[in-house]
Amino acid sequence: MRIGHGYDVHRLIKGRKLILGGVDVPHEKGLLGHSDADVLVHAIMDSILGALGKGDIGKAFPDTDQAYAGIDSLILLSRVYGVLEETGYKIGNIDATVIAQKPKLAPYIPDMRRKIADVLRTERENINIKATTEEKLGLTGREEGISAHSVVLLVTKKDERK
Ligand SMILES: Nc1ccn([C@@H]2O[C@H](COP(=O)(O)O)[C@@H](O)[C@H]2O)c(=O)n1
Ligand SMILES: C[C@@]1(CO)OP(=O)(O)OP(=O)(O)OC[C@H]1O
Repeated sequence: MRIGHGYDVHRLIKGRKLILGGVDVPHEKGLLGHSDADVLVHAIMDSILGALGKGDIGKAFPDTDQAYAGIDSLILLSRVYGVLEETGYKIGNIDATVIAQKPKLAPYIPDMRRKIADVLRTERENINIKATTEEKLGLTGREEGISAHSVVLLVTKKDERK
């Protein structure tokens, strides 16, 4: 078994879509980034790369590379899955938290879980996503940005038979 943690934050601005967990969430502001700035998927990718001892998404997908400009982060997640697939490990479970003052994310979480589970070829039950506010404190509380944490447990593929 191997464990990994990922963390990311992106700035909220007007004129951008808010993409979280691959879902287009209606909101008056969206996240700024070189890619679609899907902070949740970024944290999840970093947790998987971390568990594998393979660095982080900045190293895997440099923000100086125009190939990643505006890219759907689920495509990047599928590439991270490709790296995972070449190892003896698979997803055991992921537990992630999105920290956002607004909007209310609960209605969109089932769709996020389904999309992420499909890319990672795992059961939806293995992908838990939570949302919380920081009670109007700090950068998320002031609605300057949204952050996300992810913890992943990778299990050896032979565990499938247990
Ligand atoms: N952006 C968010 C934040 C929170 N939620 C849900 O509301 C519950 C209460 O959040 P607090 O931060 O006030 O404790 C939380 O457990 C989430 O279910 C949400 O949907 N979207
Ligand atoms: C995803 C990448 C690549 O497009 O860019 P951003 O969307 O800016 O995201 P960030 O979390 O800052 O870093 C990883 C990147 O290199």
